[in-house]
Amino acid sequence: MLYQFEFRRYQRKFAPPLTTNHGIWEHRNSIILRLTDARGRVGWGEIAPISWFGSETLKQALDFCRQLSGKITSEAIFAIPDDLPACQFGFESALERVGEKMTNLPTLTYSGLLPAGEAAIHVWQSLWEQGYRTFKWKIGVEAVAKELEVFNLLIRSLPNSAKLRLDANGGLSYEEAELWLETCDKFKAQIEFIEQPLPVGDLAGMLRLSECYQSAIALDESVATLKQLESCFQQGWRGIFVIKVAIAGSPSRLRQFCQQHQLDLVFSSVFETAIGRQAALQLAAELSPQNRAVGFGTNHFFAPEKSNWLQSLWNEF
Ligand SMILES: O=C(O)CCC(=O)C1=CC=C[C@@H](O)[C@@H]1C(=O)O
Ligand SMILES: [Mg+2]
Repeated sequence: MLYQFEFRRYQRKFAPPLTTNHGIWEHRNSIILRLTDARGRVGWGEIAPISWFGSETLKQALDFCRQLSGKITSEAIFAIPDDLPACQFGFESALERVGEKMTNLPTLTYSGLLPAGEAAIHVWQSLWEQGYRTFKWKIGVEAVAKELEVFNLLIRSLPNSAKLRLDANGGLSYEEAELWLETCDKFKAQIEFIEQPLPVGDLAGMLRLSECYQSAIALDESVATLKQLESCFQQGWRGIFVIKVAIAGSPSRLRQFCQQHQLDLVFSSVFETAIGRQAALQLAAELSPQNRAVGFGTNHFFAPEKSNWLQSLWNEF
């Protein structure tokens, strides 16, 4: 089946910029795409790469879109190479939605992302009032002694019923990870997990840590693409897998892998727009364990989107 294909670049400003161990992130750039079939039915998709996470770069995704010169078949969509996982997601989710109405989002429990550093102590309350009961805080940004100090203030200010996730983005040394896990073991009831404590290359270290401490460890950057997910599973990881659907690759192959194995999954945003989010959350609703909030409480990192943002994007050319 042949589809007409159009795409537009889209950019949103983080307000304030997002600080993680990877650095400071000022703008979220992605590609919005539209497939149209022979009967004029339309399907929208989003390509939202994060190259430092292991997906293709935005330039590689744009080059791929440009060389299609305005048309693509469903066979070609399922043949998009594995080194373009964000393109696989964007095109395949658009294909799945040709002619479909945007259905309302499934009811899920969301985790609210807190800003790194001390700001977290002043932000969690407004998210709590919006109904969040799970929060994620970035560590590995400032010196570990300073962050442990802030952690002690944060964990004591949170209600006992709140759950806290810590995300190091691979920025801790083995000793710092041990220090954090010892600390978390003292707050077992409130700490849900530590995400990617060690760099991607040190799966052995994270396997060892998961044997020595009670607090759970989640892999994120280590399992960013479906290929990496399968590899960590084959190397014995049975802890938590963070799934960033929009950069993992083909949604149908991801669904197949997750349904084949009983995995402990946490679905996570890549700061996509409502288009990518809709597709990612539909998969999360199918595959997310009941007891895991989805990491899509991120909209407050952007200025609110204009309701007609998609039309104005599409008509601006
Ligand atoms: O997972 C969440 O709760 C929100 C999304 C999130 O934390 C991230 C999205 C993309 C890149 C990173 O900054 C960060 C992460 O590492 O998980
Ligand atoms: Mg993470």
